[in-house]
Amino acid sequence: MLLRLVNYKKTASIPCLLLRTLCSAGPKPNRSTSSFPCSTAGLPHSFYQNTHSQGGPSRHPILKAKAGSSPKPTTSRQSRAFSSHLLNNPNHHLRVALSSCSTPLRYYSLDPLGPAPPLCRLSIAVSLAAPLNNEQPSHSRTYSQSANMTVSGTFRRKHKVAVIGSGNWGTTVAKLVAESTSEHPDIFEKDVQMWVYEEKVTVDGETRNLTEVINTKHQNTKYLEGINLPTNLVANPSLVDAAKDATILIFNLPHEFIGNICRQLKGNILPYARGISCIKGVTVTDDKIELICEFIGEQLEIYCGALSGANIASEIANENWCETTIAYNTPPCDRHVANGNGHANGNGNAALEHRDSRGRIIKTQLTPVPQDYPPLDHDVYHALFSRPYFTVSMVSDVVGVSLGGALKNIVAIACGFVEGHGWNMTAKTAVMRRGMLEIIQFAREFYPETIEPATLWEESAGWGDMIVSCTAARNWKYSKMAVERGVSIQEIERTELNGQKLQGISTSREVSSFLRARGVEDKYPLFKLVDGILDGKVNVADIPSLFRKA
Ligand SMILES: NC(=O)C1=CN([C@@H]2O[C@H](COP(=O)(O)OP(=O)(O)OC[C@H]3O[C@@H](n4cnc5c(N)ncnc54)[C@H](O)[C@@H]3O)[C@@H](O)[C@H]2O)C=CC1
Ligand SMILES: O=C(CO)COP(=O)(O)O
Repeated sequence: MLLRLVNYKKTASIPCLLLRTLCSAGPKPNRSTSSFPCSTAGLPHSFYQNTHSQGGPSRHPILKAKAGSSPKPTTSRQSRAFSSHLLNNPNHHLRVALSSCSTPLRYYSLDPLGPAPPLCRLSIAVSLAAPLNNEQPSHSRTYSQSANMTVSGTFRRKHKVAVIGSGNWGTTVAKLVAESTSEHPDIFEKDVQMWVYEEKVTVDGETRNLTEVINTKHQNTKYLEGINLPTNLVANPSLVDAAKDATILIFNLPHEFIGNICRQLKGNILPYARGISCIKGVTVTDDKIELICEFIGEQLEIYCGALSGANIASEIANENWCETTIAYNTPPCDRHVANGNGHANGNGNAALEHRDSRGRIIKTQLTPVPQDYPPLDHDVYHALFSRPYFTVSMVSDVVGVSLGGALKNIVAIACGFVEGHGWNMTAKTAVMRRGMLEIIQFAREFYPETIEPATLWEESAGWGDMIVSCTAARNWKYSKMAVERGVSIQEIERTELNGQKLQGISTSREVSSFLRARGVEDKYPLFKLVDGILDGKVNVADIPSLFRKA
């Protein structure tokens, strides 16, 4: 069973517990109490996996819960205090009592295509019970919460997912989402289309189309060698056909190709499609800079969020655990609050207004995702991208996630130069520190309206990505190799990467031209320095002196 939370917040562990309790409450939960260790309280999304294994997902609808206001509402501050107490006292147990429920839960085991059942009202009390060692809890509090629940699992349609791009990361992300769509047949169509930039590859001495190899051998032998792909991942050489009828488009290709891709897709996708960009880069034209996800959104007249984190494709493809961050600002027109009348809350144009990362109302009038699809919000994206080996953190700060992912590539190149020159970890740390300051400064200078610098400090898309990129990723590795061999990094990209791309080269160029056009390049000495080295105007050995001027 998959449960969904409306108005879900990171701190809302009590509603999660409440829902967990419902899962284990059995078919007739008119009076039920459950108890489980507090350590589960801080893991809001864990219930997905836990509940998912209980019963066939295709037989179970999605429940939507919204905290109500009676009989005794729990404020988010109380909820946070309570959660934090629980996390600090792992030996305490929680008691969660479902005191009333207007309809037995068995009622919800409906045919997904059947009629929607009516609103159901629940009252839940959450309290601390005796700790495991029988001490009295130091804070004995009772929190009550009631919830309106509607069954919204009777969606007539499921989301269709298409991945645009099939390189090293593109194929890895396609693999993991195809695994998820198989696991959540109640939300997603099983087959995932992956658009492949067609090329010839040689396999077992035979020259074949890459798409044909992927669809028969279930491996992307060129960009992700040795990794078995799910059979429900379908490689498609036609961009328009791959994206046809997809409600979720995942963009994952080197950023220099996205303009051309959008031109081809424009007018050929569902008007209510939504996107997630896994691309690390920015779009620069003259003195204008755009986040890739917003560029995509503008071009295709849809909303597009961003995924970024400390993610090395080959490690994730081998199912080595890591984490990532997804920034998604659910458009107001897609916020289907469970009001029981089958319509989204809000009215008229106000409900359709959506603001961009600069706080401006976007020009495009978005077409809402129809109500017969599961609402496209944080929970659905979490279900789509989460794997046991891929932990997803959902945020709303599109700027922090996008700029963290794009600009760290410039810093990674600087670190490769430093190490190639013969300096070591301490020098690289200085470069990383300086780099992060410039990223934050950049975000504050050009996106002051919405940047949340905490994203860069706290999320995988910030410092996490910086560290992995400067110690293990391609931009670092191959810029180091370039200095060691005394050749240009472009030359190394041509000869060593078998078609893969180093995003840091073009990002450095684009960001520097943007800063120059604005007359502020001197405020970003590290970015300027990397651009100078790439141009051959500055020597790597000059790094410390330029640094001192910062
Ligand atoms: N590889 C990694 O570990 C990670 C990469 N990323 C980001 O993901 C994005 C995609 O990177 P990868 O999948 O690694 O790509 P990649 O570096 O493997 O790039 C090659 C891809 O570009 C395609 N391509 C070549 N010419 C093209 C053209 N004219 N039009 C369209 N596509 C063309 C190739 O077919 C291939 O799929 C990048 O922005 C990268 O920064 C993010 C996290 C991890
Ligand atoms: O973004 C990445 C790590 O998080 C991958 O970076 P590279 O493109 O340098 O391999």
